[in-house]
Amino acid sequence: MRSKQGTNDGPKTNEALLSASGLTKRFGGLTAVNDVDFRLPKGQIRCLIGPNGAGKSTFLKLLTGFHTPTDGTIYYKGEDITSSHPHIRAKSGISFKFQKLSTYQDLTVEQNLRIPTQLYTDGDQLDEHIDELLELVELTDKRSMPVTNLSHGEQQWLEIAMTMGVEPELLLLDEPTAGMTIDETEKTAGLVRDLIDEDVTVLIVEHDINFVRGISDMVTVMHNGQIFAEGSVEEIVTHEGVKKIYLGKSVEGD
Ligand SMILES: Nc1ncnc2c1ncn2[C@@H]1O[C@H](COP(=O)(O)OP(=O)(O)OP(=O)(O)O)[C@@H](O)[C@H]1O
Repeated sequence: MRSKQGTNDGPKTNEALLSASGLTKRFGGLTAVNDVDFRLPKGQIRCLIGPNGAGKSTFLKLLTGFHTPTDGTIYYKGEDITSSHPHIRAKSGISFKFQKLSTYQDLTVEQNLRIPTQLYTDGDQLDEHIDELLELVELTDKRSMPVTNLSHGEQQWLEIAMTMGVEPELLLLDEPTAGMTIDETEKTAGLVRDLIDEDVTVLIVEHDINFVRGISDMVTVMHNGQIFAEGSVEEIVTHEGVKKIYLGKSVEGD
């Protein structure tokens, strides 16, 4: 297993799409993210796991620009983006989905999908692009339905389609399977795997170890605001230190 400072060779390429150096976020006296060095190769699906309060969501919000770091630097495609606004990061290819649903409940599936997609797609290609996205998340037959009538899983898939509407190179997802049934979780794993065919690099904060097992090229474990371990799923689920930080709970799944 690689150490925190080790070289992170992705399965497809060694080129880092995103990296962070010494990234730190303090809220008053609490250090939520503590001196994190991180490297995400292009084309990889990386899952970020760790116990509650480990700093995962805060780390993701630093990468999106929704939190300003107390210290440290973030690079995207080799450029320092530490001070750039979330909107600028989105324009440069970083798309994100937070835990909280951000759809308009009274609008239809298609209307919601059009909102982000039309900003990034030429007018004459917009309809085709919307059709592709609906197909990708298997919501074609629900395109005219108000979002409020969708199941929880379907709403999450719509949001994933919305993040894809901006044609991202990097997708950051915070617990996309939260509240899903086992079947919905499995379908989400398939959907995320399909994204890689679209040449998207993905970083996912996730608690469901079966989901993590099914999709990860590599897993990063956070604990107390720091990167505690990094490795393949098998290395992580058999890691004694990782087992301990979950306070005896199994991370091996069923
Ligand atoms: N805006 C904030 N103001 C103050 N403290 C915060 C803020 N956001 C997060 N924290 C604190 O930072 C620490 C890390 O929180 P964070 O949500 O990043 O953890 P997490 O690993 O995502 O947890 P979970 O798995 O439960 O979502 C926690 O102690 C949390 O209470």
